[in-house]
Amino acid sequence: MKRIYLVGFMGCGKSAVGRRLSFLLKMPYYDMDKEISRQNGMAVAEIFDKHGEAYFRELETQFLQNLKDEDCIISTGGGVAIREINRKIMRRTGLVLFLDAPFREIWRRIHKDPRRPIVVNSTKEQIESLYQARYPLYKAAAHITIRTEFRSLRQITQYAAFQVNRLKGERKK
Ligand SMILES: Nc1ncnc2c1ncn2[C@@H]1O[C@H](COP(=O)(O)OP(=O)(O)O)[C@@H](O)[C@H]1O
Ligand SMILES: O=C(O)C1=C[C@@H](OP(=O)(O)O)[C@@H](O)[C@H](O)C1
Ligand SMILES: [Mg+2]
Repeated sequence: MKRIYLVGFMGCGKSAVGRRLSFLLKMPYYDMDKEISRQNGMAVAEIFDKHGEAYFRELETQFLQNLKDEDCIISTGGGVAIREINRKIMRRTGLVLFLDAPFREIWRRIHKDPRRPIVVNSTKEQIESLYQARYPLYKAAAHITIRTEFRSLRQITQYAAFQVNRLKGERKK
């Protein structure tokens, strides 16, 4: 097996599904935002404030480059799939799953969350344009797109596990 990466816009469920998937598949789990905050002793919002977004983007790429060689599940942050180098690393080292959720649902989930600096510093219109601009890049990063609308976290997790197991089976043939 290899790594499983979850990509998609803020609020699509990468962290929630990743954690559940790691229980279901019994694989180690890393949430990139949490790992980067831990390694730097600062919350993501604080890194943005003190060092700026460009610096945070470097930390994300470094995280991917320095990962130890193990089978694991990784919930990326919503900006990770935007850089070409990150997409290349993820596609080369694992299976990339895009959690596709409609903007109205995403907005409902994220608009009040103070932990997402991009949301705090932008209007709804700006976030929607960002969603539109990023959408094709999530598609480009992903091996598989999972449509999440009208599905519970449990259903999405089970579907993701089904896809992972199916591909594992195919590799053995
Ligand atoms: N399909 C879903 N059904 C219900 N709640 C969801 C679903 N997907 C995500 N959520 C909720 O939306 C919020 C944002 O999800 P999160 O996993 O933090 O997103 P991400 O890591 O992609 O930014 C969390 O409270 C999560 O439980
Ligand atoms: O979309 C983005 O640029 C970001 C998404 C966040 O992660 P989530 O997608 O888990 O919210 C976090 O990495 C940071 O606030 C930037
Ligand atoms: Mg997250």
